[in-house]
Amino acid sequence: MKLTGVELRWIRMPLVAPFRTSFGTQEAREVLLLRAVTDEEEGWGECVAMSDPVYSPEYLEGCADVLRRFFVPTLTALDRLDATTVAPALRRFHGHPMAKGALEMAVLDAELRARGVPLARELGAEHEDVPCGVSVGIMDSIDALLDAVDGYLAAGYVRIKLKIEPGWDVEPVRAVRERFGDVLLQVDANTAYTLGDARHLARLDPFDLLLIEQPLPEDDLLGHVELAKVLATPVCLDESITSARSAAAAITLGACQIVNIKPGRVGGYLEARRVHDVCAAHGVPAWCGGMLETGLGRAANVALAALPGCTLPGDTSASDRYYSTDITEPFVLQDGRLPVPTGPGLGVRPIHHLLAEVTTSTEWLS
Ligand SMILES: CC(=O)N[C@@H](Cc1ccc2ccccc2c1)C(=O)O
Ligand SMILES: [Mg+2]
Repeated sequence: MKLTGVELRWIRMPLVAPFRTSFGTQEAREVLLLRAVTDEEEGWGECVAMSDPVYSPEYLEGCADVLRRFFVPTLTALDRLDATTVAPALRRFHGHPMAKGALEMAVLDAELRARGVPLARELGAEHEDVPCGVSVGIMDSIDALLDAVDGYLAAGYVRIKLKIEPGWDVEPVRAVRERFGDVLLQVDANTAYTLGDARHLARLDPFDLLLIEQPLPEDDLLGHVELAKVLATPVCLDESITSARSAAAAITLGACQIVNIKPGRVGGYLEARRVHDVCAAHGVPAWCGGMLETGLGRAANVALAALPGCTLPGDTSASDRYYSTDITEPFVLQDGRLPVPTGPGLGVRPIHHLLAEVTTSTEWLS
């Protein structure tokens, strides 16, 4: 294929409810979408970076800039490319996995559409639907939390993940355990603790959590090694895992016993497959994380979640967990599961008038 150019599209989607984590509260999701135009097909990519660099170093306008100045011109200069040539072509540029991953995703979608191959098949998915968990934000009160969890369990979610931070951890977990019994339950700290909190975090051990996700800063691998020695609850890493190589290092060091795989965080779906393979080779459970994607990223994440090594329910929630109207056909939970798209490429496309309603800006890069 030859890449003619890429349309950047800024969209803004209000959240159905504020989503609070240890790094702040989100009321709306600003997303940078990429439409890759090639000589054969078009493809869509979704950049999962937030507006502000509060989850990881990338942020939306920084991604637009690095795509505009470095990544898209590098690829349009190539006589031919396919998805497997994107990462090598961009390797001389350090970092920016979310921007790189979005561009690779758009090229991959175009390539697979041209070949008539579903992403799930390309990645090696083995299931036709996947069990879905849900991520529950920090709330104003325990009662509000219990109401939210009750609603998600009624909707069919098979696993509950609670966002925690210092001052909102043991009590919410205890309350959910006492009210909902042995529901599958895990927590996510988004780097909010330090190794000095180890004894406090050990107070979560009696509640039989599946895992505690990213308790310490993303660069504190050795801290997680020490923490994992004193916690009964398995440690899962998210922000720390930036590539298959970093997954191998974290697992070998004993920094984590479970891995949250996020394609945007590791540089794309092809690297996400490699992270999956590293976890499977080490017998380490993996699951597909979420970044409040639109139906485009959601379609690709569900395909990833259908890989054999994704043995725990992921944060592949239904569209209505975050948005009243998605830009694609909505993903609707059926008995706690989402169907893996079967069409070529992502298997979904934006619905033109819905995309127009949330579009705030576009820019053509070639
Ligand atoms: C589903 C889930 O918890 N995702 C991230 C955190 C997160 C939370 C809030 C977000 C708001 C806007 C964009 C990305 C976001 C990511 C996580 O697992 O750590
Ligand atoms: Mg996380």
